[in-house]
Amino acid sequence: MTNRVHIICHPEAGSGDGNTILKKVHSELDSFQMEYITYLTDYSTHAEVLTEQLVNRGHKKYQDYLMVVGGDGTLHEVVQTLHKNQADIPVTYVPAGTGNDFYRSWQNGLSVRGIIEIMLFSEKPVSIPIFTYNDHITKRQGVVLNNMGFGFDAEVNFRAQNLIENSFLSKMGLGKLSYLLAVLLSLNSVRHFSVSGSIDNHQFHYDDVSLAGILNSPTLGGGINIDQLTRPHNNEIALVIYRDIKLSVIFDLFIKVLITKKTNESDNIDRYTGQKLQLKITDPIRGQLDGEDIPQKPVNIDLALSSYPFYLPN
Ligand SMILES: Nc1ncnc2c1ncn2[C@@H]1O[C@H](COP(=O)(O)OP(=O)(O)OP(=O)(O)O)[C@@H](O)[C@H]1O
Repeated sequence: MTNRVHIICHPEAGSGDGNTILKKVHSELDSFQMEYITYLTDYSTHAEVLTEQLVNRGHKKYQDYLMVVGGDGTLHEVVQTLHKNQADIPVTYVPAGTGNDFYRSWQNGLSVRGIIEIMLFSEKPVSIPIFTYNDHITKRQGVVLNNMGFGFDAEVNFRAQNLIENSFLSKMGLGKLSYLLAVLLSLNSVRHFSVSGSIDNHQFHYDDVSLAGILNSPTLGGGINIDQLTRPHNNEIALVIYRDIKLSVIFDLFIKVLITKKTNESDNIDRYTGQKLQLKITDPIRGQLDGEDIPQKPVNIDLALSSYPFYLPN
């Protein structure tokens, strides 16, 4: 018999939306007469510690619900820790971040009440594709829920995070605009690096890449779609390579990504799909993992397709 809901919440996610949405979650759970316990994150990586404590307390045995209220970063920390502990506890996600790319892919349009109803009344959770990675440089292993990227998208992500933390945009509740502003600010510092690797049995090598994106979810940065062919249910690893990016093609790419949404018609974007990916970048390059910054370093990483259970619409 399932009884309580354990809520891990980042109260400052989405420039303070976490707190507001948590109150809404509490009032909806009250209306279903559900008991809940809330754990607030006080610092970065605290969600990992809280999840580890829940797993060690035998959360699995009690079959309680586990809910995350926050942004993609907090969701990532929770699922990463569950996966590391081989605890297949189904997760319910209530978005409260700036980007909410997981929500856009899997729950788009659902209200807080709708999300809770799915958790309470679904016959069983839905297993969705995620990726596992093994980073040979940092020796870190983990999961990718939405996407991982190196180069331009990571620069944009890094700048956007700084804008959200430090600028008037977040104070005015315009955090989402930060991503577009960050795209514009990053255009004059586009990096060019070589990328090699293999996807399934296909080898590739590029001398002039500006963005290497490993996609599960089609959007990053709160809805910027760098590859129109990636769909959440594709059940494959998609690698997109933005290559040979010169000033003369930037305007065309800008239109195809942001306006016409036809990246597949660009001569400067290559796309591969498969179940296993190996990626190497010898130059130190900035990365992002589910919207969290990976500081500049060379890349030597293996990824494989995996899955994780969530309460989601069928
Ligand atoms: N109390 C806290 N203080 C500082 N950082 C925190 C705190 N709680 C969590 N974090 C860190 O903040 C990072 C970002 O949080 P989160 O993803 O929840 O919100 P967001 O960045 O607003 O949303 P999104 O990732 O969807 O844009 C997380 O990776 C987490 O490690």
